[in-house]
Amino acid sequence: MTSSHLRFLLADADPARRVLVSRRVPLAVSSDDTIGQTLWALAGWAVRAGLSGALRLVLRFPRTMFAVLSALLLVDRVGWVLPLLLACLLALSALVWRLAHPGSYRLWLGLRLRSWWLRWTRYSPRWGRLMRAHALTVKPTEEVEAWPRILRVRSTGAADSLLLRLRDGQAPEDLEAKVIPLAHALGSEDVRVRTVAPGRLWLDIRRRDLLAATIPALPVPAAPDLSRLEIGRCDDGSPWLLRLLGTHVLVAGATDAGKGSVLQSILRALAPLIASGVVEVWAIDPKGGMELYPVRSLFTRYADESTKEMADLLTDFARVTRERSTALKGHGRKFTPSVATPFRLGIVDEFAFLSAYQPDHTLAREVDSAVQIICSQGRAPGSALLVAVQDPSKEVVPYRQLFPTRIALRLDEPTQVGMVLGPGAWERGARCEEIPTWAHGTGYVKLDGRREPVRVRAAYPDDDDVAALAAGYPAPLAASRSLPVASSVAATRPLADLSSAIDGAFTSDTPLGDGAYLGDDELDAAWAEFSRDFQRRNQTSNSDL
Ligand SMILES: Nc1ncnc2c1ncn2[C@@H]1O[C@H](COP(=O)(O)OP(=O)(O)OP(=O)(O)O)[C@@H](O)[C@H]1O
Repeated sequence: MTSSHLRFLLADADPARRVLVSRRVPLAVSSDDTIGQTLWALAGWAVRAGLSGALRLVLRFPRTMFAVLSALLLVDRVGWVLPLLLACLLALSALVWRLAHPGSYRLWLGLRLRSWWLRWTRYSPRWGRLMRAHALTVKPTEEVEAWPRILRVRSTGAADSLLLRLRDGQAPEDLEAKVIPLAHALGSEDVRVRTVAPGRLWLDIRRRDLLAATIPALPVPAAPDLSRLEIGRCDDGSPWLLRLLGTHVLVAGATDAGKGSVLQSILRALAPLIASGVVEVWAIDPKGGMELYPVRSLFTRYADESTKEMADLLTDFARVTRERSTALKGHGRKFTPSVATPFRLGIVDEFAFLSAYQPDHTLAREVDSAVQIICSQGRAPGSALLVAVQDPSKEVVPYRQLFPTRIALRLDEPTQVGMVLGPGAWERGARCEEIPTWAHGTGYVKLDGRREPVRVRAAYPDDDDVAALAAGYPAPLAASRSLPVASSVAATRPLADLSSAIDGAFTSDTPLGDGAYLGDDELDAAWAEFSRDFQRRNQTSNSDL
């Protein structure tokens, strides 16, 4: 029997070239060869394949191979008993560690073991088949088929992440297009692609949703950082940090999406700075105070009734922004918030009431021009605008691009995702229309240095948290009405002194509520007095201006 007979026994023979070609055994055998020559060629191929396979294993998995080879060597030298005892001892120590210090065990050993185990049992064995089934392979040559290579597996318990190296001819978009079938194949609710470097990306496979449960109100920070305010959690469990300094924020979400919790969490994260006078908040609640009235004591100015009053507040905010801008001219471009030059945050809940849905077109134009002034000129002089909308369309917010930071909560349609987070965000996984109605406060954001949107959930300060915040951190100016302490004095004190002064002010006979809230006329008068006083006090020490 010659190899021409063999040819028909082995798959993928190529009769036209009269050679034996198989995808697994790329061996050319002429039909004139004898059986002996064919077997010899096959044996030579087997030895070469075995050696190169072993070398590849050692190079690709050096730690695992080192451990396996060491174990085999030990068994060879001393027999089975001692290595078995050693393995039992190690397992027992790990168990004791786990019981005694679960946190450190998990961090240093548990998760590493889990990642290693998953690589070898769950992902590596089926990876080639999975890639082929999802058409994620490339063929650099006729015989060779390649797919994204798993470089590392990391598991946090809630998610498995696979670091992949793309093959020539592949792009992150190829995997992004397959995330839904991949999620089904891997038994995950959500699979996402995260590019880290050219040709390298993480495939995040969610195993457990860390954002499924309501996140209780976060503790009020001792020293808030305006560049990193913690307002919730990202879906990998890390804190969701929001930058307010040098940006403007647009929060878009359908009705009941939980925009209120984003606003309340921001106020909570800012509270000590508000109470010390380093941050001033001017707030507008066109829904008659449904969201912001309970925390009105935190606001330097607040309006929730007449549209005129609200439009005036915004116009004033634009005016003070421009005035500060003029005053700061020539004093450097970096704004440093201080009691003398506080950072100003303007909040407008449900902005559409003031603009698109506003029947008085003159007022609507005033509002539009105020917003555009604040957004275009506010960054340098320390003014930021935080606007919440239900409908992010061009008709409602024609100048969306003036808001560098955008948060998309649950939305009605996929097209709205692009309106908020920019083109391609939906394709990269920001499926805001799929956020369940019960997952209030959940949404997607773009974070610095990340191409793909990140799923986040805002913490939820309940009514008691809101009431406690309003009582504990009133703005100096708002507090001054019921405070025996002059607001200007309070505002120049360190925070600790200020808090005790304020605590003392809100006794049972000076209830928080209307007593802590100033009407506009009173506020204007108080503001003028406050400013005069400040200028007098700080004219020598104000190094920021
Ligand atoms: N982060 C959150 N976690 C859990 N529940 C929340 C969260 N945010 C809001 N909720 C709940 O969801 C409901 C709707 O919240 P909210 O009023 O903030 O929505 P909204 O987007 O402002 O709606 P609308 O635009 O209609 O006022 C409320 O009952 C609130 O208790």
